[in-house]
Amino acid sequence: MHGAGNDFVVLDLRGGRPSPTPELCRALADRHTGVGCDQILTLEDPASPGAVAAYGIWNADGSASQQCGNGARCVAAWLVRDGATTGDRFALDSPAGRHEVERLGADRFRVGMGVPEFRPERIPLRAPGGEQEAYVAGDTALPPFGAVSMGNPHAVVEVDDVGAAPVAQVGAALQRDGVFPESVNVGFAQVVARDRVRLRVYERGVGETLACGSGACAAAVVLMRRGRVDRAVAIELPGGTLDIEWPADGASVAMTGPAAFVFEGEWRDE
Ligand SMILES: N[C@@H](CCC[C@H](N)C(=O)O)C(=O)O
Repeated sequence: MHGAGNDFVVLDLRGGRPSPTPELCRALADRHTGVGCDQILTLEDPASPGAVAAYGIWNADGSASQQCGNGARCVAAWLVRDGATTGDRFALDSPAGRHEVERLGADRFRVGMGVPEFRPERIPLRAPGGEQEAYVAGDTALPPFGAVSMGNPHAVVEVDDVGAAPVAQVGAALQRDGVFPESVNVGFAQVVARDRVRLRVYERGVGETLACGSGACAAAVVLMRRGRVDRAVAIELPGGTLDIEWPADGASVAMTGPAAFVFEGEWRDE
């Protein structure tokens, strides 16, 4: 499946089937010898009363994550197609907590992504504030960035021209730098208008992606707190556009976007 180009292998493990090992995740995600994907999503039995299902998230390098915005929409689309839910509003459990989901059309979903967390120790970020000045890490000059947890850690760098941004170089340097002890997803955001932002994301455990849902939320809330954009903003990623709303500080962020099926198959572990 994919959500705005962020692609997934979805494993239906409901009924108590075991989670994939990191080795299996890496094998599935390999774009030459496997299926190829940014993340593996595992569909699991619900963790909280009233939820339709739960899901787990593994990056292409086999590491686990807590949050995946594009993945949440794909899991929702799977469950609707499956008949696991017939209503247009339902709840899903992720490692980051419960998400309220609204189906807006055949392949379009709005997901409650939770309240952003700016306290450094909760991101986690080893720095006194969520806004960080420029500094040099090893041989790389790091630009100023804002930091936030959307359930997973994000750094947001504002740039004048996202097409020319040093995404891989600065993204990898920030991930290596010990300031984010659990590594970080790094977004490069260009404000085009008060309701429009262009974004590229260098993801933890993956590299540059075509889209990152939690990264779109992170960029939106960092820019909203700075007063750079309105409380509802279209985030244009290389693979598509996500609509992000954050009505007020302390409120939950809503993310709206597409979810698509690509193909189904059977993995033979030979
Ligand atoms: N693509 C995702 C985020 C996936 C997890 C991330 N790489 C991490 O390690 O936190 C999204 O759409 O949010």
